[in-house]
Amino acid sequence: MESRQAALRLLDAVLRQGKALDAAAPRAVRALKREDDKRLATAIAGEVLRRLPDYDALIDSATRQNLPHDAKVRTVLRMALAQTLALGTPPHAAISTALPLLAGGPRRLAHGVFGTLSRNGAVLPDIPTLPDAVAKRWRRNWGEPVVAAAAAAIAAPPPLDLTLKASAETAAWAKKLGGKSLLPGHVRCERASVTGLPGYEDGAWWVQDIAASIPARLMGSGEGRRALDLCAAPGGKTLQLAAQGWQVTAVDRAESRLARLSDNLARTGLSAEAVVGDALDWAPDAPFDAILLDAPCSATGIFRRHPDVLYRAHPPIIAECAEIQAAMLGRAAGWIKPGGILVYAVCSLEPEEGEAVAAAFLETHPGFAVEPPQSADLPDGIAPAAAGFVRVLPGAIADPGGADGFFIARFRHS
Ligand SMILES: C[S@@+](CC[C@H](N)C(=O)[O-])C[C@H]1O[C@@H](n2cnc3c(N)ncnc32)[C@H](O)[C@@H]1O
Repeated sequence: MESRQAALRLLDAVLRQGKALDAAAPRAVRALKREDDKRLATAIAGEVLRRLPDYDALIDSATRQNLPHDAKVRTVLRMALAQTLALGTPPHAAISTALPLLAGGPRRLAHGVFGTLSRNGAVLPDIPTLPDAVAKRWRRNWGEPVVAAAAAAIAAPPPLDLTLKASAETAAWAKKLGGKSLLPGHVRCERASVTGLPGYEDGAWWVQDIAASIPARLMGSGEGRRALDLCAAPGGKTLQLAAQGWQVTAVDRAESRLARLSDNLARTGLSAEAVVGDALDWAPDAPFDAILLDAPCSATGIFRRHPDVLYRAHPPIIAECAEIQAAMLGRAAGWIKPGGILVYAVCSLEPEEGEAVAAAFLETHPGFAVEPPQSADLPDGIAPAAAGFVRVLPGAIADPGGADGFFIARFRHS
């Protein structure tokens, strides 16, 4: 019962308060003593968010009048259905732990709806349904095949991608890990407990989606030159840059996330200077040879692992992110040496945060030009877009398990 209560608090934090599931989880599960219960609460909330429109369609099929979208009874039913249909809980256990959450409320209604659905053998559709507003927006921006690919991609958590410290040892690590490499320095494995995999203790690799590894690849080999990793924590790209031979300054405003970056450096034996700073007012003492700006964004590109973004990244938030991104990119442009490169990346599927920011930057910064990637920098199945940018959409490299949504642009300063 307590874990269901915690799951309810978590769903409320995401759906009503617009918080990220990961950020809300520690507080929502704080009262639970057992780790199992904490995991169960997060799993229930995560599964509800993964298939929310499908649970709602089932609930609506069993009620004469649709329950209000934000009614507690609807959320409790979503949770009971997620437990039965996705997490393998027997129906009687799912409903008997759900009903006490409605003390003093419409328990009979919940029992009736759940009973009807169980008796009728309710199942989830093979392909999940995306929230309407997101499907409409992505259909308008990218077309129906991308919406269909995104829906298919949310059905299950994605595979585990690792970035290797020693790119030259890719084949050996792919063999040791029982995985497949889609690019030098990358191995894709089945999902597993990360700490149990060979090479974790020695810091031979770190977890990073293949699309997220592209921005640092576009920075090339550092050969001891100075690079700024702006908005760097928890450091996936800092590690990559350090492994590629850059002398890295990693700046982020979140101290706790920078502490994770330092842990990651310690585990991998790589080095970088970690600096707490706000990209909107921090400034370096001297210009850099290259800058990577992995800007804060709506994060809609990581919807496969964080389906809560689909319910939080509303258009005003996307517009606000785009303003911050443009401001950060403009500041970073002033810190590049002549001839240096500036890579801009966001894990967003919104053109307002990607193509539009990059195009506006080029218009206002005539000293910069797009430098398209080489095909060797990209996995088979991802090609540079017409303008020379990289746009990774749902459906890209779908066969080996897909990739997160990303936008990446490389600019060279004249
Ligand atoms: C997309 S994440 C970075 C991921 C990171 N580059 C990596 O590869 O692990 C964006 C980061 O921007 C940071 N951030 C947000 N606003 C910031 C600001 N105004 N100044 C500096 N960092 C900021 C967040 O703390 C977050 O760590």
